[in-house]
Amino acid sequence: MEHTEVVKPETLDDLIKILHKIFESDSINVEEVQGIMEAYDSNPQDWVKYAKFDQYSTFDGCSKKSNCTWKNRYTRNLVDEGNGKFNLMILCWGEGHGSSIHDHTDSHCFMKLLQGQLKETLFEWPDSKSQGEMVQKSQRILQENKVAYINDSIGLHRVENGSHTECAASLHLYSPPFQSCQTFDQRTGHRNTVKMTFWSKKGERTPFETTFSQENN
Ligand SMILES: N[C@@H](CS(=O)O)C(=O)O
Ligand SMILES: [Fe+2]
Repeated sequence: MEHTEVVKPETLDDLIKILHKIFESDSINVEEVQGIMEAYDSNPQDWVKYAKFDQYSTFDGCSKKSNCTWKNRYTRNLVDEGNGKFNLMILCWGEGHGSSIHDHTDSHCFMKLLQGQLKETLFEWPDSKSQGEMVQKSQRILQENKVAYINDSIGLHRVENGSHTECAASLHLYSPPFQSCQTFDQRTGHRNTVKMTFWSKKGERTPFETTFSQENN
């Protein structure tokens, strides 16, 4: 396979195989990863088995308008451990779910919309000397199949499903993998370190763990 050529992954499994190949190399080409993730056309049949949520409904039930029953916070569901080079996961966002403002622990973060719409708001790192409202840099709506990229030098972000009627699902790739990050209070810039856990791994519920993200701002 030519390195510069973007092959089209037909399935999620196909995408995972290609990602394994790409990540054999020690240097990451952000455009290449973004391109290959974008080239995969989201097909719920490929990924619904990973899309677990924390209430008594199925993703199918949830995809019907006005029938979204994902409660509480978004769930993080591990799909693949990328031979130790990356973590690939599906995040399930119920109506109105959102993350706290957070960093990405010096990793690359790719985020592809599998279903629905998500709003991403970028923030500047707070000035450690002064307290006060955090500075918002930009905001965008991510559409289905599009891939956003962020790392700590770009800034911090918050992701939200603003819809009152529909769930959203996103595919996240983090390299290298990380298990904790910092969250920030929008009004003061104060930070907290939080442990990030998985709601499920490879389609199996992982009990006794709670999902990252708290109700702090
Ligand atoms: N980075 C967050 C999701 S997001 O809001 O970008 C996480 O891994 O839980
Ligand atoms: Fe994030």
